[in-house]
Parts: sequence; structure tokens; C-alpha cells
Amino acid sequence: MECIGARNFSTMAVFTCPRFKSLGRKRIMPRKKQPFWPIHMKVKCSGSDSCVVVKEDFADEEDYIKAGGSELVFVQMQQNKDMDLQSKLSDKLRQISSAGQTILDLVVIGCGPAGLALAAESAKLGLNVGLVGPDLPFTNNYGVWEDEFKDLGLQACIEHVWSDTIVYLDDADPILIGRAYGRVSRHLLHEELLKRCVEAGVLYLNSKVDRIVESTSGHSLVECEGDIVIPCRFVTVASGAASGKFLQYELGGPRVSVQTAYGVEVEVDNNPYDPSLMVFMDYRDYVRHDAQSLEAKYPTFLYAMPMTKTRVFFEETCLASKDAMPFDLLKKKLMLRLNTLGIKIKKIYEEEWSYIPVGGSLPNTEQKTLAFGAAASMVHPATGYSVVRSLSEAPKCASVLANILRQNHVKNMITSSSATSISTQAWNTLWPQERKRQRSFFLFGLALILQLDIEGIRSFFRAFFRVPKWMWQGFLGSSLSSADLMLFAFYMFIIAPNDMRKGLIRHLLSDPTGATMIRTYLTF
Ligand SMILES: CC(C)=CCC/C(C)=C/C=C/C(C)=C/C=C/C(C)=C/C=C/C=C(C)/C=C/C=C(C)/C=C/C=C(\C)CCC=C(C)C
Repeated sequence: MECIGARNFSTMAVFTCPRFKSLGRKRIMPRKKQPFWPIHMKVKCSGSDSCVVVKEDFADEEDYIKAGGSELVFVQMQQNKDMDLQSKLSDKLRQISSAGQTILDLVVIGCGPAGLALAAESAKLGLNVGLVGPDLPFTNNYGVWEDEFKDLGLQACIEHVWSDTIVYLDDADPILIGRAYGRVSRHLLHEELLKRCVEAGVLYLNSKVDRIVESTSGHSLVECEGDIVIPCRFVTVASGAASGKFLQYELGGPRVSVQTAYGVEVEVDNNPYDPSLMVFMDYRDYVRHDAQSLEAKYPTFLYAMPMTKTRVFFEETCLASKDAMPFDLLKKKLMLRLNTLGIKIKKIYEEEWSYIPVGGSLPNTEQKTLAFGAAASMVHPATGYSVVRSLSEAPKCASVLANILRQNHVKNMITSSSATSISTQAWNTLWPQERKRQRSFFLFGLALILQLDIEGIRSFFRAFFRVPKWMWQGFLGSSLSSADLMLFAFYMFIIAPNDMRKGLIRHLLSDPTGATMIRTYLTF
């Protein structure tokens, strides 16, 4: 084995070996406490982009370590077993193919939050929905603004709430944000979304999709491993940013940048953070003597969730960089920071590696296959957040699909030209011109952030959090209209110090994302 990589299905990332040699994920759950069956998987990578997952079962962690396991092992728990009750798609398909009849309305590829939410919402509206993807648990520790998650009816999935959130930019006054933040229980969220799928009658197939092809009758054929072929009217790819194989993206768009983070949930002594406050960003200087070299290329901040005075989730985060910040450097920065703060780690509960592509092109909206979630470029380019947007847009997207299918529905018959035109209608709902304008603004903001050094970032966020609360909240939640975003830009300009003002204008006039934004704003 040359090196190790891992495919992390729910962070939308494919880790490839040359850069991420030390990547791994380790999460051990006691069998009794969790409704999961632990399965330990070795992920071997031959040095190319394609990683081979070798599954090996061990009785427990000790057994696995004896067998030569290391931190390079990727541990997965297989979901118990709600979806298995629903795993009738292949059986049904066999019946269907022998009877030569039923064609599903929609097949959703991908079992992350976006895929599950879209499948459930579409089935609720009476569509005949199939869901295909590996049956894996969620692995991310999602953080959300409590009010946004409440609005989605998902409050019960939040395992910890902080009544306020704090930002430290330097040693002077910290900024209290005045908004409650929550940590989502990845297990509860997964179970809730699975439950919604089951209740709505989503048919599930635990498999990997090889290809999507168009049949001569205008239907799509989803070809899965094991020679299973699922005919359907619509296919939506929701398998994260690594879905390129099934989708085409616009040519000539901005380069993809990357948000990277390394986190640990730990038991500590000397935690200086108040357990009632979530630390959204701590950009303070932590290694006063040695900061330059590390900070110059990758300014990072600490994101901290103090669960109690002694149990804390710390995550060193690089908001965005052109090239991914190496994970060993992130880890080193985190350890240096904790050390400087006098925090002593007594026990590590779990570690997290997060790699989120941000920015990049939109999907080509003329293709017949649809996309949703990160696959549809729905990750906020300037923050890396996506889960709330996917969950909140799932009902709208489902209702558009249902309406289009109802209007065009002639049972089991669809022509290829009508198939393409109904996909265009669906794409236009997902990416109307207004959304494209907002995104062009976010891409402009992302390009700006990429240019800033640590001092620039501090003064930028000082201005950002001084704009009216509805503006920065709306900016982070993707809920400002394109006109509101212009107002927000002028507001930032007015309150910014002079050198930042100059920087904003220079960026607007010289960066290609400035010209693209102006062009997109002027297109109706
Ligand atoms: C696991 C997972 C999933 C994950 C993990 C990772 C993490 C931890 C993450 C975190 C993150 C965070 C915290 C984030 C945050 C973010 C933020 C806050 C952001 C913000 C941003 C902002 C911006 C971009 C802004 C922008 C602005 C602008 C662009 C402005 C402009 C202005 C102008 C141009 C002016 C004009 C005027 C005249 C012409 C007069």
C-alpha cells in the first residue's frame, strides 16, 4: 500500500492520496449505546484518484488494532436498519423489469442530508421516488444558527445550544454576536431524515451508481453495481461536490477554492472559554514569535464548542485558500494554539478532518440530469455552510419537480425533447438569475478573502460584524436578495477604514470576479 486516502461521503470531499497522506478518521461507538453496527473499513489508495475501500470486520477496537490498524483506518458504522426495511428497490425493479412496467418519477443519488431531504420531500408530494447510495452514517459535526434549524422543524436534532456566540479578532474587545448557535447531533439528524424517507415511502437501494444513460424513450436509466438498472423520469445527483462524474459544469468559471479544518473533541484542563458561549471565530494571534511563516500563507481561526468546562470541540479552520491547507499543518497550528492558551489535553474523544470545496462553476443548466446540495454548487462560497440551505430548499425543489412532472405526465411516456425542457424548468428553479446574481456577489467576496493576510482578515471581519445584524445574518444564511447585497456592500464600504475601502474598490475594478458580478447583475 503506497498511501492512504478516504472518500468522505458526507463532507462532499474526495481525499486523494498525494496531498492527504495522513488523512484518516476514527470514530468508535460502543455497540450497546448506538443503534449502529460498527464496521471498520480500510481505505487503500493506489496513488491515483480512485480509492479502494476494503471492508474488514473486527470484533472491537482492540481486535482491529491487533490486526495492524492505525490512525489511517476509516471507521464506519452501518445504519441500523430503517432503510433496510425499505430496501426493496432492487426487488421491485426485478419485478418491474420482468413485468416491463413501472418507471420511477425520480431517482435521487446520494444519502447525505441533501439527498435524504429531497427524496423525502418529493415522496411526500406523491412522487414515486428511489434513493440510491451507500448506506453510511453522517460523519460531520454540523454547527447551525439555532433559529434557522428551528425554522426547519429540526430543533430536536440539536444536541447542544449556546445562548450566544462570540468572535475574537484580536486581543481587544471580543464581539458578542447575540445569536444562539447549536451543534447538530449527526445521528439524530440522520435518523430524522431517514424516518421522513421511510414515512413518505421512498424506495431505497444500497448501491453505487456506475452510469446514467438516456433511453430512446426519453427516460433516464440509472445503472448501478450488480447490473441493476433503474428507469426513471428524472435523476437528481445529490452525492456532494465529488459528483463530477455524473454532471457537467459551466466552462471558464472561477477556480474551486478549499475550506479545510482539523478538529478534536477533547477532555481538557485549563479551558479558558466560557461554556455558555460558542466561539465562532477566534482569530487571535497565538504564537507571537513564530506566527509569520504559518500565518502568512494560511490565516486560520479557531472554532470552538465548549460542551462543558472540560469537554470541548476545537477546530482549526482555514476559511478558504486557493490550495488546500495541509492537514498536518492545521493540526500543528491547533496544538500550538492550545498550548499557548495553556490548555492541556487529557483525552481525545474524536478527530475530524473536513475538506469543503468552495466557489467554482455552476452546473451546466442545459443538462438533463439534475443536481441538488453541494453537487449543485449550493455550498455558500464565502462560508462553506450548506446543510441549512439544502434542507430549506428541498421542499421548494420537490414541489417544482412534482408540478413539472404532473404537467408533463403521460403515464410511462415522455419524449426526449420534453424531458430536456422539463429539466430546464427544474434547473431554472434551482438557479434562477436572481440566485446567480447573489452567487456572483459571494464569489466576489470569496476572491476578496483569498487575498487578505491575517491583519486584513481581522479588519475585514471587524467591519463585517458592524453592519446591521439583519445584513450579516442574511449574508451568512444566503437569504439577502441581490439588491440587499448591494446595500450590504455599500454599508461595509461606509464603515470600513480607508485602506480597506481602497482595497474594496481595487478588487472591484481589477479582479475578474468583479467584472463577472457586474455582468451578472446587469443580466435579466
Ligand atoms: C464539519 C464541517 C461541515 C465544517 C467544519 C468547518 C468549520 C468549523 C467552518 C466554519 C466556518 C465559519 C465560521 C465561517 C464564517 C464565515 C464568515 C463569517 C464569512 C463572512 C464573509 C463575508 C464576506 C465575504 C463579505 C463580503 C463583502 C464584500 C464583497 C463587500 C464589498 C463592498 C464593495 C465592493 C464596496 C463597493 C462600494 C462602492 C463602489 C462605493
